[in-house]
Amino acid sequence: MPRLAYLGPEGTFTEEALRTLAPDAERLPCANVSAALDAARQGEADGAVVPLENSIEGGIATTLDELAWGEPLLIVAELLLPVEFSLLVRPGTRMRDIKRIFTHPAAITQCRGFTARELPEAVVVAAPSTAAAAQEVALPGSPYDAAIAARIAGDNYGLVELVANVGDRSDTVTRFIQVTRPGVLPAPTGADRTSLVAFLSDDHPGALLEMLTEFSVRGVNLSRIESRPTGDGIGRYFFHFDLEGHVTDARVGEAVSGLHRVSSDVRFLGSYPRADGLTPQVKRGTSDSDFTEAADWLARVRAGQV
Ligand SMILES: O=C(O)C(=O)C[C@]1(C(=O)O)C=C[C@@H](O)C=C1
Repeated sequence: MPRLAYLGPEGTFTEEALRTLAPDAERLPCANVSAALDAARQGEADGAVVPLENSIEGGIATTLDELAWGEPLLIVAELLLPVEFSLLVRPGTRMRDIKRIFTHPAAITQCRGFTARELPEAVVVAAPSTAAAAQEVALPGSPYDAAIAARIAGDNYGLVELVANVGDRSDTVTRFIQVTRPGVLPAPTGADRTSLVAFLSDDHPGALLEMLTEFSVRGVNLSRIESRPTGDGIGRYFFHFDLEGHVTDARVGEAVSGLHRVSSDVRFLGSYPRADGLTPQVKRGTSDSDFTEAADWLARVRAGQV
C-alpha cells in the first residue's frame, strides 16, 4: 500500500483529492506543502498530493516554486476537484459574534466577496490549511471565532456550519497533483499533459516568443503558462508550462528538446494522464508518423539518396 504525504491535517481539500486519486493509500498529513513534498523526497512517503492551481486564485506559488527549485519530483497524476467552502463556528456562535476568521490564503481570495459583504468588520487571518483553521477554531479559548473550510473539516473537529457555500463562485475548481521521486514515467494514454519549467538564456526582445515558437511550430497546444520571479531582482522571471500531450509523442519530444536548446535550463516535471480526458487535436504534419516519415526522408537525403 503506497504511503502518500499531503497538506493536512485531516479534512483539507487536499485530503479529499488524495482519497480520490489513491483510495487505498496510507495518508501522511503534513503541516504545509513543502513538508509534504519533502516527505516524498526523503522517502518518508512514496509520494505526495498537493494543490497546484485554482480556477480563481491561479497557481499556488509554494507548489510552483518547490517544483522548480527543490529536489526534483515527478508529477504522475492530476485531479480537478470542485471546492465548496463553509463558514464553520463553535456551537452557539452567531454571525454578530464573528470578529476573527481563520482560513487558508487560497480560501481568503475565493471567499473575499462573502466576507466583505456579510462580515465587513471581521479580520481574516491566513492559516496553514482550511482544516488546520477548523482545528484551531475548535480549541477552547481560540482567538478565532470562525473558520472557512470544507464542511467535513467542521464534522471532524466539532464545529457547526453557520453558512454553506460561502465561495464567491459556485464553480470553483482546484487542480491537485500527485508527485513521486523521479522514476518511470506514466505510460502515454492519448490524453496526457506534460509540465515543465524553463529559464531564459538571456533577456532580449522576443526571448519568450522563441520559447513559444518551439511549441507552436510543432502543433503543441499549451494549457497553462505562468511566470514566476527568479528572485534575482525585479523583472527576472522563469516560466511554468503545461502542454497537451506526452513527452513520448514525437511533436512534444521535439518541442521540449527545442525548448532546451533555446533556454538556459529546462526542468521536466512529468507527463501524466489529463484529469479531463481531453485528447489533443493533432495538426496536419505533426503526428508521430509524420515525424518518423520526415526523419526517414532526411536519413535518405544524408545518405545521398536524392
Ligand atoms: O487548505 C486546504 O484545504 C487545501 O487543501 C489547500 C487549498 C489550496 O491551496 O488552494 C485547496 C483548495 C482550496 O482552493 C483552498 C485551499
